[in-house]
Amino acid sequence: MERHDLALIGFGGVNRALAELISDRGSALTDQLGFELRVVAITDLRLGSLMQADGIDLAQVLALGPGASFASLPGGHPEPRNEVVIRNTTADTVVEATFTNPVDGEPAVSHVRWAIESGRNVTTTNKGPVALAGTELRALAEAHGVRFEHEGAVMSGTPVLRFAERMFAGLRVEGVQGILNGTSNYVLGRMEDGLALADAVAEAQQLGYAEADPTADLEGSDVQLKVVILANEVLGGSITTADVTRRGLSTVSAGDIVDAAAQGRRWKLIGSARRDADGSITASVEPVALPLEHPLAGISGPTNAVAFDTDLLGTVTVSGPGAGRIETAYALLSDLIAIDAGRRATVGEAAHA
Ligand SMILES: NC(=O)C1=CN([C@@H]2O[C@H](COP(=O)(O)OP(=O)(O)OC[C@H]3O[C@@H](n4cnc5c(N)ncnc54)[C@H](O)[C@@H]3O)[C@@H](O)[C@H]2O)C=CC1
Ligand SMILES: N[C@@H](CC=O)C(=O)O
Repeated sequence: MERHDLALIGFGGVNRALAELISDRGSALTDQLGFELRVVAITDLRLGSLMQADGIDLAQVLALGPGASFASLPGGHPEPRNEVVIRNTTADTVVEATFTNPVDGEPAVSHVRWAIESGRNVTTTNKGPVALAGTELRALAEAHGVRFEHEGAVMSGTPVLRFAERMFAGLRVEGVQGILNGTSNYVLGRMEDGLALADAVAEAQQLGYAEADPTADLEGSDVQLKVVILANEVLGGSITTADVTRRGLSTVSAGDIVDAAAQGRRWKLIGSARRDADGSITASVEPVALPLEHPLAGISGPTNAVAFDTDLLGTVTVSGPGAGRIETAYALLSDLIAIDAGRRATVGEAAHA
C-alpha cells in the first residue's frame, strides 16, 4: 500500500482537524483512498517542532494541553525551526497552514519555497503564497517535478478551483462574482439578528472561521486575495492585490443593516473580477445591499458562493462552506488525493513507456 508521509507546518485549527481526521478514521480512510497517510513532522509557533520518522502518535499530540511543548517528546524541540524541519523531514509532502499574511505572504511563501526546493509536494490553505507568489511557486514546483496544491485557499473545502479547472476547460469564463469570506458573511447575518459587531466576531472566532487578525475578514483583504486567485487561475489574468479596489464592512453601520432589512435588502461583502474588452481585468471587493431576490442574497452564515459568468453556459454558481476547521481540513485531504492521483499517473506513464 502506497503511503504519504506529511510534515504539518502550523498546528492550529485546520491542521489539527486534518490530524484528527487521519487519527480518527485510520484504516477506513486508507481503504477508501487506496493510500495511507502518516504524519512524521509538526511545527508550530507555540508548540515548537517534532520530528519522528516512524510516525507521530497523533492522539498523543492532539491531547497536549495549553502551554505544552513538543520539547518534552522524543524528536521534539522548543522552537518551530521551520526551515530545518522542512528541508530535513522524511515527509514527501508539506502541509502549510500557518497564518495568512495578506501583505507579502511571508513566512508562508518561504515555507512553500523551501519545501518545493527540497523536492516535496505542498498542499496549503494559506492564501498568501497562492495569491502573492502563485506564479513563481507553480513554476518552481514544475521545475522540481512536485505538486503545489491549494484548493482550500478559496472557499475552504468547497472544491471551486478544481471544479473550474476541470469543468470549464472548453469554454470561456468572462467574470466571477461571489461571497468569498465566511466570517464577514456570518457576522453580517448575526448583526441582522441584532448582535453587536464585537459579539458576532467573537462567535466567528470561536467557531474557527476568522483569521488570526479578523480585520482581514471584515475589511476585505482576505477577499482581495481570493479575488486575485480567481482572476489569475480562472480568468487567466496576472493581477495583484493592488489591482483589486477594496472597501470593507466598516463602511456599513449597524443602522444600515437594519434599514436594508426593512427595505427588503441584505448587505453582502462581494468580491468580483471581470475581463474587459481589451483583455484587462477589473476587480473589486465591496459591501453591497442586494435585493432579497438576488441569488447571492440567500447565502447565509459561513456558506460562500461564487457565480462564474461563462460564454457557453451563462452563469454557473457554486456554493458551499467558505470557512471552518473540518471543512478546510477536507480541502487539504482533497489536495492529498490529487497529489496521489498525480503519482499514480506518473507511475502508469512510466510503465507504458
Ligand atoms: N479556518 C478556516 O476556516 C480557514 C483557514 N484558511 C487558512 O488556513 C490557515 C490556517 O488556518 P487556521 O488553522 O484556522 O489558523 P489558526 O490561527 O487556528 O492556526 C494557525 C497556526 O499556525 C501557527 N503558526 C503561525 N505562524 C507560524 C510559523 N511561522 N511557524 C509555525 N507555526 C506558525 C500558529 O501558532 C497557529 O497554531 C490560515 O492561513 C487561514 O487563512 C483557509 C480557509 C479556511
Ligand atoms: N477567515 C476566512 C477563512 C477562509 O479563508 C473566512 O472567514 O472566509
